[in-house]
Amino acid sequence: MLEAVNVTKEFGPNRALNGVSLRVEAGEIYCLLGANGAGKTTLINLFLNFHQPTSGSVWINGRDVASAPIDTKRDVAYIPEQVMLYGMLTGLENLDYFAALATGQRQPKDHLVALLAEAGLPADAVDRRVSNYSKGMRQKVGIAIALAKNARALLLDEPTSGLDPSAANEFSQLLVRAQERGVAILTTTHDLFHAKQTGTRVGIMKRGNLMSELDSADVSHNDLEALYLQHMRD
Ligand SMILES: Nc1ncnc2c1ncn2[C@@H]1O[C@H](COP(=O)(O)OP(=O)(O)OP(=O)(O)O)[C@@H](O)[C@H]1O
Repeated sequence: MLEAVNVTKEFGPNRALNGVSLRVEAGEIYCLLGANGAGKTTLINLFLNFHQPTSGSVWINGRDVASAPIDTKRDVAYIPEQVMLYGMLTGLENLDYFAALATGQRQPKDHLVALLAEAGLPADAVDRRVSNYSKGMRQKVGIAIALAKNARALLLDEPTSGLDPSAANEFSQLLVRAQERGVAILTTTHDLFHAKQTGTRVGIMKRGNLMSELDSADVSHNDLEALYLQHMRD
């Protein structure tokens, strides 16, 4: 479970988050929408302890990130927009390295290969250098690293940006599979369609404030778009 409690974050005179509270339960996909600079990435970064809140607190599985930064990091996997991998290594070698880094132990090769398959990486790519991978393939290695960690919470920052519709759809299905295993998922996106389609809940942010929260089942694509545009105009 991921929770932000009345979080404010200031960078000098700039208030990036203004008293934001939200909760993502196990088995939920919470999609954060908002214009550039709304504060979405800042919120994700607080959960990762990349920054600390100016006031308020962020919690992962009932533990305050500021008080237990190491333990909370173990419980969470993170997939950024650009998954950083070693281009000279193959997908399998990258997974081997980063999974060992995340878990403190190396995992058997057949298990790693199975994780890459589960993440949707084509079998003939497993032993190819990552420098030749497409963005979607790099994302899949990122997913496999997250799967290897077996984390109960997943944070994603614009994971589908730059993916073609078919790759984005494949990615969404992976998220749904993680959700079905009870993972709490918080993702930022600019893609309203993806938010409505994949998210169980949608939050709309504007200038550091969480303006609206909706259950995606309760809102049509058109209504979500209208609400989003209305917030952007106001
Ligand atoms: N490390 C930082 N130092 C100073 N200001 C920052 C820092 N990180 C973010 N900000 C500021 O905080 C505000 C929120 O930025 P943030 O990156 O969280 O927005 P965002 O909603 O993720 O935007 P985008 O959709 O463009 O990724 C912006 O005004 C940004 O300039």
